[in-house]
Amino acid sequence: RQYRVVMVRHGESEWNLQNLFCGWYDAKLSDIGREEAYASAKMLQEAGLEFDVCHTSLLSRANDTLDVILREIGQPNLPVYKSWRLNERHYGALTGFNKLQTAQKYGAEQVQIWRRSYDIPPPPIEEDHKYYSAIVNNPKFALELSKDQIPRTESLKTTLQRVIPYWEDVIAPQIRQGKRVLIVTHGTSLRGLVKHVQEMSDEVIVKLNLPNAIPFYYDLDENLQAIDPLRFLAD
Ligand SMILES: CC(=O)Oc1ccccc1S(=O)(=O)Nc1cc2c(c(O)c1O)C(=O)c1ccccc1C2=O
Repeated sequence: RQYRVVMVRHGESEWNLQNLFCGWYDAKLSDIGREEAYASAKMLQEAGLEFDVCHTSLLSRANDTLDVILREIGQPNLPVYKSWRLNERHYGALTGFNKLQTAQKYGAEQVQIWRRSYDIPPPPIEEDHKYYSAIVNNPKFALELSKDQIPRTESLKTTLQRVIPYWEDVIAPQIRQGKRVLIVTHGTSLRGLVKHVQEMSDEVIVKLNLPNAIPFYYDLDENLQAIDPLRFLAD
């Protein structure tokens, strides 16, 4: 193998617990989520994995998962890169909705269409939405984005279109320099990275659901393409 990259989806958030669309809302890790983060650190330690640099989003559930991991693997001072580009997909007006509310408001058929679609975004979040202000006024996003640059909704396609350039422009050069990279982020942004290095079809990637806080890794060839399909660290 030429290179290895390790990826982890954040631990369960308080909104995952209630099966709410979370997206860009900054939900915290649940108690279970913190336990999961701790367990993922132990899996990384068991596997003897060490890192030179790590990447995460601007959302607390990923940042806090990473903090637990770095502390537990004994690398608390690892350089950390944070970017909006690794944020979870933005679910627009569906933010904060559960399954029932979504079906009640938009109908089961529309849900099925959205669920399977690659480039149909949910309706945008509007100013009168309960969570509009919490998202648009989040000071963490202001580090990189002006208010009108903050998306109001995202399709899977537009999400991948902002994730992949981050891989190409920031992460890939570090891997080519021989840096051991850890990425702790979200389900949909990870799907973007998986699709990019493993050449997955749109149909398959739409169905891929990554478990919370189970690290997985790729061995990459000289073109940073996966030599084998993703492998989870058995716990
Ligand atoms: C497992 C679960 O309860 O998922 C939820 C959670 C909240 C609302 C709806 C559901 S659901 O049961 O209809 N399943 C469900 C529903 C959806 C999605 C999805 O991946 C999914 O699994 C999407 O990706 C998705 C993406 C963009 C707009 C709507 C949906 C959507 O409506």
